[in-house]
Amino acid sequence: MSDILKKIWATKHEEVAAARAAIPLHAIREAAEASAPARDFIGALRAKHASGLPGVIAEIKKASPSKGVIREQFDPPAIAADYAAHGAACLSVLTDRQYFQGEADYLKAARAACDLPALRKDFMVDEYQVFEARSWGADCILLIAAELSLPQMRDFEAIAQALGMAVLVEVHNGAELDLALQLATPLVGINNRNLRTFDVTLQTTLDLLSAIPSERIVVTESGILQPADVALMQQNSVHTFLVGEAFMRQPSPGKALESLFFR
Ligand SMILES: O=P(O)(O)OC[C@@H](O)[C@@H](O)c1c[nH]c2ccccc12
Repeated sequence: MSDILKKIWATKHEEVAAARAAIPLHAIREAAEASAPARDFIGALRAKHASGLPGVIAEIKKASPSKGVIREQFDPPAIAADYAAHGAACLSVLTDRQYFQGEADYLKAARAACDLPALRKDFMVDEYQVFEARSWGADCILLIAAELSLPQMRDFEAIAQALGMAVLVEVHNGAELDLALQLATPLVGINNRNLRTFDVTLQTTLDLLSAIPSERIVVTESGILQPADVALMQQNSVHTFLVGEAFMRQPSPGKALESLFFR
């Protein structure tokens, strides 16, 4: 079975091997521990909610395997500042090169251009990448339950939390959700895009919602494009959103954010 996640996983293992050869684990761990403190990713979302506002995790993404190049004119620090000026709670920055045309430098530059906490949006297959994320300044990591075992996710979560980072665990079905709920993190992302087929349906979020205890923060991810999508989620008590494409295709991603969420 050759699907995109399997390909990505293989690439990530190669990348980690190369990165370890360049900077060994002990050195990347020291760099992570020496980084300036992480910003409070979950606190930034809760602060929006406390003011009755949606928590928007605004994504910086040049391209994707399903859409190709999404944004030609790509200036991560300018986009980050624009998002911050228009009410984003947090950033999500793609750092995967091969499939999303991301870069570590985009995360660093975007985070430096504003005071928002930032998610390293990548495919974590090895603890090495968790230390690497913090050494680049990341405030949160993503764990994709579709391809990780519970012990792996527990390890990566423990490392992230010891470094002061938040964890967003991503699921798209009930079996993955069962695993995700065994982690400590309150942040549970439901990806409306099936990473194996690229099909997108907001029904994925609606279907899984009732199985999630109310103390968790549900993040609806992918395919949020129009005001009706936001309204549907809010009617179902989902107040945290991860949005990329709808912003990336507009001249001002920040203004697009404002008009989708705060009009
Ligand atoms: O651009 P969209 O449809 O608004 O989606 C954003 C985000 O959810 C999507 O980029 C994403 C969700 N999970 C991922 C995992 C890896 C890479 C990318 C993703």
